[in-house]
Amino acid sequence: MKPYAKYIWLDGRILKWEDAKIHVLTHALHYGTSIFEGIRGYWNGDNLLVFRLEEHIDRMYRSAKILGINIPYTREEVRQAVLETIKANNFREDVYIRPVAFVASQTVTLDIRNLEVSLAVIVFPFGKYLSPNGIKATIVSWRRVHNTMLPVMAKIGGIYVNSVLALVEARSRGFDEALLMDVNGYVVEGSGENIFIVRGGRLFTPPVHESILEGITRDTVIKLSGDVGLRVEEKPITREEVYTADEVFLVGTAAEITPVVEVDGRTIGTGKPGPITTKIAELYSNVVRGKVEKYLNWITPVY
Ligand SMILES: CCC[C@H](NCc1c(COP(=O)(O)O)cnc(C)c1O)C(=O)O
Repeated sequence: MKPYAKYIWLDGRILKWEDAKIHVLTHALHYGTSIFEGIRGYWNGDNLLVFRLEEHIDRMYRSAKILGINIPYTREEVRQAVLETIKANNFREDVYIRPVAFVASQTVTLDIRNLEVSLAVIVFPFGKYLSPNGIKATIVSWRRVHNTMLPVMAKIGGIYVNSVLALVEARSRGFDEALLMDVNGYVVEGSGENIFIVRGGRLFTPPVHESILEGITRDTVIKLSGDVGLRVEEKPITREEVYTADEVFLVGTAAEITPVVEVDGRTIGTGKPGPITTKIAELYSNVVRGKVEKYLNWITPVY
């Protein structure tokens, strides 16, 4: 397999891609005991701008606390590791940044309290994750894990089997993305995104206590909504509200702002990206590339 990058940061060292290896008895490989982040860096022609790096690092530490592992580096060391990894590879294009902290001890015990934790940072070139012109989604049979069963507010590796099963079901049925209901039948998330709907000129998204990841892009859209003359209302969303929405869009670091133009064969609105979705997507694209003065505090330039 062709490496996606020359260098990777692992436990304080910049290693060549082919040398960044772990043992097959690594705890996280067996039990999903890792926490990770997905962060984007945008090339704006003369610098690479990491978007909301601080918020992602903060969530990493929240995820670690929820799982009960200790990241053996300070926030500043993690921040520097991200910037160093990008610089070591001298990336001058859009990139995806994947920090992952994982239980590294070679043991099969389930008691992780005194086990070692490693940190890796992998960065690679990354373009569009889903089509910005609109995707077709389906509500899958796998439910979103309820937060009384697994702490879905944390980005824990093992929980992503839920997302894998959902996306594979959707794709094998010819759809681009999965929408998941929670145990109560509300539509709560995509396999890797938060969901927003527009109905009657109002913008809705499920509340954080509805078994969703506390998305940073979700937070960005909530903060940007005022700029497009709307206020986001947080409420559980039913299947029927999705089907009869004027607009539906999915948001995430990878997905950015992705319009959903069809759900289970029902056309959403005109079947094209709606006006509010388009306005938010355009504003988001300008914000992440450092073109909107008032949001420059969300940008970390690399070079
Ligand atoms: C495979 C996971 C990819 C990852 N998904 C992010 C993600 C989001 C959106 O969160 P944020 O806006 O903070 O990114 C919501 N919900 C889930 C289940 C996610 O995996 C991403 O990088 O977008």
